[in-house]
Order: sequence, then structure tokens, then C-alpha cells
Amino acid sequence: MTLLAREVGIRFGATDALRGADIEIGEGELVAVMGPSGSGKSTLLHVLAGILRPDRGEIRLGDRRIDNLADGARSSLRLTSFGFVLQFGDLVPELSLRENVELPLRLLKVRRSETRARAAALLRELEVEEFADRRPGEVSGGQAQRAAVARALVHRPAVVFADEPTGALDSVAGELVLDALTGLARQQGSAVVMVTHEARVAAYADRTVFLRDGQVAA
Ligand SMILES: Nc1ncnc2c1ncn2[C@@H]1O[C@H](COP(=O)(O)OP(=O)(O)OP(=O)(O)O)[C@@H](O)[C@H]1O
Repeated sequence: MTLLAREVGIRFGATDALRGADIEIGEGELVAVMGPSGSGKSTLLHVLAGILRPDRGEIRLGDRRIDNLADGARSSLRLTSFGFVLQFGDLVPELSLRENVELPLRLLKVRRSETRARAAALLRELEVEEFADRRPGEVSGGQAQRAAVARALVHRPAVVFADEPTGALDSVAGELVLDALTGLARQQGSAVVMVTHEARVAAYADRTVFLRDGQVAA
């Protein structure tokens, strides 16, 4: 499904964070978003993902307009169609890596046996199986972030949003996370929208979009 933002604007007080931003992410496409600090990268991600509601413009997922959905419908859309990887893995600290990865499927009421099998397969593929029963605080940052990648992809979302997914990692751990994120997304046909300030990270994407002053540069 294509994710499309057209003429999107949002203002925080006196700051126009987005000023008529246009972007289209094709089905299964990996797009990096770059631009100076304050240019609106994170805001664009949050608007595309239905976390922030734009003041103007529209967002569409496939043929469905999603920016004007009620809060409940937007939450359930996020759960079914989107996955998230943030800079500092936002895994639930009280749950094991395995339980964190299973969480989206449990919320979606997928059968228990299938939930277990899918989470286990991803944990194995991302090479964090041996730490699966530890909590996020008991593994390295890179291991936790790979579990966050598994959690973002386990329900095979249409789009995964990643905001500086390797920002807190050294380059070796960062590469493992990017290999995992982009490799799995390509394998299962999930699109990725990834905010980064590093060209090395953007190189994993099919295409890079540049933001400047709240607009997508041509
Ligand atoms: N909740 C908010 N309240 C007020 N201003 C905000 C808020 N969120 C973002 N802004 C402002 O909107 C503009 C865009 O912010 P945004 O975080 O999207 O930029 P960014 O390109 O992701 O920056 P960085 O690379 O530094 O993370 C900035 O001027 C920022 O100060």
C-alpha cells in the first residue's frame, strides 16, 4: 500500500514545523529522510504515522484517508499497519525481549501458538534468541535494538517508521540493526521511512528525501 502525504502543514505555537510537505512512499519502498536539525524530519514521521494530526493537507494509506480518523481508529491503524523503531529502543522494560516481540501479535489477538512461533523465528533470525528471556536492561543496546526491529516487523506492517534507529549505537552494532531492519522489511514487503542525519545510514534505503524548512526539497 502506498503512503502519501500531500501539502501537509503543522504549526507548534509560532513554529511552522511542516509547510506544505509532499511525500509518497511506494509499497515496500525504503525511504530515508534527511535534512538539517529542526527541518521537520521527526514531525513528518509523526504525522505520517498518525501520531500527530496535521493542521492542513492530507495523508493517505492506500485509498484510505487517515489524517482525519478519530483517535481510536488511528490507534488501531497504528497497531495493524505500522511498526516503530525509535532511537532509544522503547521496549517495555518489565517484559523480556520475547514478550516485547510477541506484544503486537497479542494485542492483535493472533493465536497463541502462531504468536510464539513468529516471535521465536524473528528472534532467531536477528540473532538475539539466546537473550530472549532477558529484559531490555539486561542486554546490550544493539541487542535491544534488534529486538525492537523484530517487534516493529513481527505483525508484517505496511510501513515501519524508524527515527534515528542507530543513533545510540556504535557503528558495528548500528550496521547489524540496519541490516536486520532493511533485510527483514525487504523480505516481507514492508515499506520503511527512516529519519537519519547520517549518509551511511541513508545508503541502506532505495531513495533519500531531503527536508528543508518544513518542506520536501525537489
Ligand atoms: N512539540 C513541539 N512543540 C513545539 N515545537 C516543536 C515541537 N515539535 C517540534 N517542534 C519544532 O518544530 C521544528 C521541527 O522539529 P523536528 O523535531 O521535526 O525537526 P528534526 O528535523 O527532526 O530535527 P532534529 O534533526 O534536530 O531531530 C523545530 O523547530 C522544533 O523546535
